[in-house]
Amino acid sequence: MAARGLFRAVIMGPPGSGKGTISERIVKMFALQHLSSGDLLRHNIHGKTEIGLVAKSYIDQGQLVPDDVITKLILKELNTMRSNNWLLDGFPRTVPQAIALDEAHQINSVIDLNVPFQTIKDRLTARWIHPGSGRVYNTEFNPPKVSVMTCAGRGGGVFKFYDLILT
Ligand SMILES: Nc1nc2c(ncn2[C@@H]2O[C@H](COP(=O)(O)OP(=O)(O)O)[C@@H](O)[C@H]2O)c(=O)[nH]1
Ligand SMILES: Nc1ncnc2c1ncn2[C@@H]1O[C@H](COP(=O)(O)OP(=O)(O)O)[C@@H](O)[C@H]1O
Repeated sequence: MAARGLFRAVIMGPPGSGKGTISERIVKMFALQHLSSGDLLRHNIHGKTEIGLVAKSYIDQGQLVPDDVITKLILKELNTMRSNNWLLDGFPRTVPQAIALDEAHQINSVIDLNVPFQTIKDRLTARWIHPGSGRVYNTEFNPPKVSVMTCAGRGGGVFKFYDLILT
């Protein structure tokens, strides 16, 4: 299905290759809408949707979410972005996902991040995520401004916690 005049791109690469970080810059620079499969899954998990509950059971075990589940979720979301230029991040990750995407949309550009395994290992060791916002940092490449902060706890109390969680 070709969407005339619209720009559709995919960014691919292994976990830790920098998809999220680079996507953030590309979408700002070229005014694209960013759709990240990981963010969408986390949003569903947070909202305790049916798909979120299924996805959580796989993610908690370090497995990929089944192709049919993630494909349905992403294609449904892309349907709401019919008139947008977009950058898809984290999907497709398997051949069946790539075939499903190819059948549904014409992709103009694919960015494949080719990063050496050792570099990925080093980056992931230094990767930190702010749990509240999902922002990704790197203690060497892109350090956060604040490492410890105070905030209101769930029970209304105030407690001090480390702002970032190592992934
Ligand atoms: N040194 C360096 N670190 C990077 C670069 N891009 C991303 N990172 C860091 O590498 C880690 C993984 O990046 P992320 O965007 O989460 O990768 P993703 O899993 O592919 O989405 C994070 O800590 C980033 O801050 C880069 O170009 N250079
Ligand atoms: N296209 C996909 N197919 C299957 N599972 C996915 C897909 N995208 C994301 N997931 C699941 O969500 C998790 C988090 O994804 P993501 O935020 O992209 O992190 P990372 O790229 O660092 O693994 C993955 O480990 C995987 O279990």
